[in-house]
Amino acid sequence: MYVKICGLREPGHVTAAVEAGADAIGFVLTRSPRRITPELARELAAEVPAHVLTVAVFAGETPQEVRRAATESGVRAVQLHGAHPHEDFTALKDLGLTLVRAGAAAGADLRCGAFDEDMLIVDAPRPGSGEPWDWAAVRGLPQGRWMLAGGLGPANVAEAVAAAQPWGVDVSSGVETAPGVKDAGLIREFVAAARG
Ligand SMILES: O=C(O)c1ccccc1N[C@@H]1O[C@H](COP(=O)(O)O)[C@@H](O)[C@H]1O
Repeated sequence: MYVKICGLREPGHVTAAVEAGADAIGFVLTRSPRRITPELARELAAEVPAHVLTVAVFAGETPQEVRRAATESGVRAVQLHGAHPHEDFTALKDLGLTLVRAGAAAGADLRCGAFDEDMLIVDAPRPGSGEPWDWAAVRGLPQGRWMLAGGLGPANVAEAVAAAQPWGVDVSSGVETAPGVKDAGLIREFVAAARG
């Protein structure tokens, strides 16, 4: 089970996620209570070992804006949330980064790779809201390297995995004590429960 912890803002929480066994960690570079600057993302990413993927998260920015911020932050992957056209992914291909497409299930092409992306995230309608949704509704529909997200936490991730049978999971709100405030204990519990 591939596990991504998103919305990290502090070195201690980055360390907690890495030590807990996360496969990927996300830095939000778009409008959100979890937003950080590309400069801070670069500082945090510098401490992450090579086997953990560092991801910059965007929602609605132009490919030029994504390109600039991703380069400044030194991450190894970019995640585009929302209705980005195929051309936006094509425009970023030459960066050589892992490309992650993310959005709600309704109306989306659920084949990972359909937009030349490397990973797909199937999320709730409002990303980063912590709102659970009907995870079972997508069981058997997405194809390839796809992560389930939206309203997951230590207490429900095993149920969600059983319902949707994803390749991986992605969490932000569910490992926080308040919007944007991560908790190392919840991060550890989430990773263990996801793989349990
Ligand atoms: O985490 C955010 O604040 C965020 C903001 C804008 C776009 C994406 C964001 N994060 C992604 O949202 C889900 C997690 O949602 P939840 O809070 O666990 O319900 C995940 O895909 C994050 O990568």
